[in-house]
Amino acid sequence: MNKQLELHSLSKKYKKANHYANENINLTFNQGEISAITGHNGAGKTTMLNQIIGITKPTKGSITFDGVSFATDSKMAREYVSMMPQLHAPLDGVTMAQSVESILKIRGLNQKEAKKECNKILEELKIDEWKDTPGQKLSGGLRRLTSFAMAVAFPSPIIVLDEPTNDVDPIRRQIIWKHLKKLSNDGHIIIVVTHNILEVEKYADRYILMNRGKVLEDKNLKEQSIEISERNHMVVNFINLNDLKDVIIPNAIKTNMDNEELVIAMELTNDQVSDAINWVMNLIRERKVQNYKISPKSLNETYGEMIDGDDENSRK
Ligand SMILES: Nc1ncnc2c1ncn2[C@@H]1O[C@H](COP(=O)(O)OP(=O)(O)OP(=O)(O)O)[C@@H](O)[C@H]1O
Repeated sequence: MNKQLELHSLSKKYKKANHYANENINLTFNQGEISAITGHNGAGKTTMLNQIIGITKPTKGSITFDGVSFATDSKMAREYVSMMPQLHAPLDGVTMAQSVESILKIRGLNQKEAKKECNKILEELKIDEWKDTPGQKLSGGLRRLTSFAMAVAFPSPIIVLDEPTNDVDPIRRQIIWKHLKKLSNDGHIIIVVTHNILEVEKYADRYILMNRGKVLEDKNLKEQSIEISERNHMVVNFINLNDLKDVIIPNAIKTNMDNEELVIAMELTNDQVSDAINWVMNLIRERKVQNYKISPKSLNETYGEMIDGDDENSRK
């Protein structure tokens, strides 16, 4: 049976704040799904994770999993949720292996089992050569990877991670995402806060965009990818202003003309691309156009368009 984590009308207003950090969030997270939460700084992402883990009490609303209310029973929240915090776990004076083993022992493993499981995850993350290095001597990326290992060494049904791949090298970023995929295939609910849209596009199943404490967009990423793969950007550089002003533009979803830069930018469906290319080739032959560029539209561009210029500073 699919157990769901359900957030209903979840809201948080911190003491003395003049606005809600998040407001009226309604989301259902499923087993076997990697949900990526994105949004500007201050959008309310970390607050939501802290509400799920039970360390921030909601002002309003409910959080339930398998009939258990996390909002009222934070002990159960800690039981069901593993969290990788945004800031590095406190590792000073403790080696990488000791940090991971301590979590495994808290979860009930004996010394021998804890050592074995710890070695397994450190080897998988390819960080075992630092296992006896004390926390204060680890680089930022290695501290974060240690923190990741602590969150997934004995995975709870729900795993929440706040920017897990920041400071991490490209090879180990891939290892992190592949490990999360494996956990989601095993039936865990995975919720990842990240600013890395390229990674979201590549690895997540679902994309939730938050803005000013609210959910602005909630998309199944497989459907989203299809939608995006049918969008193309075309930028055409004209040689002089009169030609640009007189030109008849082919069919496009959207067109922007920049008279100063002598540029026409168009958004095209796949079906509109060939007509647009014929059009621009003729203009090149007529020496009205200098060059052009066409590229598929990315999730990154879509994200930018949705919350363009809409950051925390503009919040009233
Ligand atoms: N402990 C706190 N006390 C008061 N206000 C807070 C507290 N924590 C967060 N806030 C405010 O709540 C809002 C949401 O913050 P939050 O940290 O949840 O956003 P975020 O999306 O995680 O941002 P970032 O991407 O920068 O981590 C912000 O306006 C922030 O200033």
